[in-house]
Amino acid sequence: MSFELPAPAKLNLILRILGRRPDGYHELQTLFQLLDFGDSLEFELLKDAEIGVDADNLDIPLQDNLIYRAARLLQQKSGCTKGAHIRLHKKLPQGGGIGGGSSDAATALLGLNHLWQCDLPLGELAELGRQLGADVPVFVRGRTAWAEGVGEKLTPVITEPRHYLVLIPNCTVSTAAVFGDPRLTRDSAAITLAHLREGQLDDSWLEQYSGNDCQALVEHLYPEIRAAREWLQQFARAQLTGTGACVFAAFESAAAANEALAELPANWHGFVAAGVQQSPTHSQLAKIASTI
Ligand SMILES: C[C@](O)(CO)[C@H](O)COP(=O)(O)OP(=O)(O)OC[C@H]1O[C@@H](n2ccc(N)nc2=O)[C@H](O)[C@@H]1O
Ligand SMILES: Nc1ncnc2c1ncn2[C@@H]1O[C@H](COP(=O)(O)OP(=O)(O)OP(=O)(O)O)[C@@H](O)[C@H]1O
Repeated sequence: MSFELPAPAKLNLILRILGRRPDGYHELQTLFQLLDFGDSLEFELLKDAEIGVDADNLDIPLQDNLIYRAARLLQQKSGCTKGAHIRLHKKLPQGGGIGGGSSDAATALLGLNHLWQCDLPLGELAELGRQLGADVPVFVRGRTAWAEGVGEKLTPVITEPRHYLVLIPNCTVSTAAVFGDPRLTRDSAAITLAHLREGQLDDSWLEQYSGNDCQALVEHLYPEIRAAREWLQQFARAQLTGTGACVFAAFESAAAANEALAELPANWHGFVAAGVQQSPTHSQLAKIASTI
């Protein structure tokens, strides 16, 4: 059996850091917006327990690849003795703050759960994902969501349909280094979603709270990220996602976002993507499951 699944990117439309926990991780509040753009993974069943991963443009030792780690974790948890060969088509930048590695790990868990017929429920897969990284559970659950804790307490929300222009500055930001920097703002007040009707977020609420507590520090450390955000700011309000390096702005239509993209200075990189409420991994998985 073989099939292919997407591994979409995310943006943090809001990122507030509330404090540091005794284990060193930070308590966050963040609004995860899933996108219709990302990597893709091809799965092929192997009869023995071997796990192989081939990846274009990705120079990471096999044991460190989050796809390989996700596969081994699922084998341990489920007792499965089958294996898989996984080919990764990489489009998302590493250390970009758009969740590339985390999304690959989540797609690996979802795809292998199907390939090996482990039938673990989403809650258990999300818990395995949490062991791989704070951003993995939202991709496993597959809904645009408000997140608390370290990112694992998820409440699905509905965002306004928007297209995003995402710029990829030519640098890689280490999430651990940003969270470990004493200059990071880590005392934001908690906000609440209590007033929202049926999880529908409106633009005025988003405008009031959008922002990213990592932005000032990251722009201080990487002037090229500030330059990218300031360039984008001529079109719409622009902001850092995660711990960077990517910055983004929202547009009413794909055409408006593409017009701005067309003006990108030479040797700068970016892409346009639509915000989605449900992960394309889940819709594709449902299609594959229904054809068997
Ligand atoms: C900044 C965000 O991208 C927002 O979506 C995420 O919180 C980061 O998630 P991630 O890349 O999956 O992060 P992980 O791989 O779990 O952690 C990388 C490092 O970032 C720090 N870290 C991460 C998440 C968090 N809530 N507090 C932290 O202090 C820890 O030092 C950790 O060693
Ligand atoms: N399959 C993978 N794809 C990308 N990075 C991987 C993968 N496996 C392991 N990694 C490692 O994980 C690190 C973080 O990768 P990722 O692309 O998720 O960063 P990020 O975009 O900053 O994510 P986040 O928004 O979750 O902080 C990379 O520096 C890389 O060394």
